[in-house]
Amino acid sequence: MIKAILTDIEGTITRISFVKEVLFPYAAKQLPTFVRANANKPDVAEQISAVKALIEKPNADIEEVISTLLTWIDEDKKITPLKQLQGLIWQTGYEHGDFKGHLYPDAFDFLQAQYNNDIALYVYSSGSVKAQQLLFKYSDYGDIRSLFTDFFDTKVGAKQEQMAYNTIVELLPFKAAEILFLSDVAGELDAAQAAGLKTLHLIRDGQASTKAHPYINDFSQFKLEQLV
Ligand SMILES: CSCCC(=O)C(=O)COP(=O)(O)O
Ligand SMILES: [Mg+2]
Repeated sequence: MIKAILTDIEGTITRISFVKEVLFPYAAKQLPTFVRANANKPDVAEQISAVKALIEKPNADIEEVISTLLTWIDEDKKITPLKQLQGLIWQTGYEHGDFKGHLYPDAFDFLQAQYNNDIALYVYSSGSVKAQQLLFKYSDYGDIRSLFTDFFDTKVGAKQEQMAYNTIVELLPFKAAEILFLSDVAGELDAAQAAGLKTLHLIRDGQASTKAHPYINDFSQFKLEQLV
């Protein structure tokens, strides 16, 4: 029996183009100024140090760090310090009303229905917890953060690694088999399944994909019986 749902964001409940054509370009444009201006603030300094450690250049200057981060944005790298910085930068965009957090209408209806049905909702995205909460605070449907019990990002591990799901299960008051993981990425579903979670693949907007997991094209097709 499913008692909890753990959902991905991009491609699952949010259109990929919102992330790739709105959020990422905004972060890329603001990042150089933001990092230069805030380099000494603890939450930014921590990410700068993490970038230097990852590129194994402890003496890299700020411009090299910025150029590394911009390359990672271009390559859609899900690297924790980049994702943490993006969350900090998007805050201004949301607060200024430059964009709202996009959710597919069927996803919003689905999440609300599950919440009303006492299914606990959790989020696991490569976007930082801050970025997740901003998207839900400034969503097309208003502030919907209260639908979710908790939020996880790559601080628990990478999304295609089984260990990350083991860690999440240890943190939740449910058995792995009572949790349904939703994602648009087969590798993430494989990792969740290896950890014992139930899986459901969202294959939206005509995306080509393998069909190794139960799948739907949108949440109007959701049926509990299709989950094995
Ligand atoms: C949390 S909103 C920003 C989404 C993002 O930065 C991202 O990398 C999306 O990854 P996901 O794991 O949700 O597919
Ligand atoms: Mg996704």
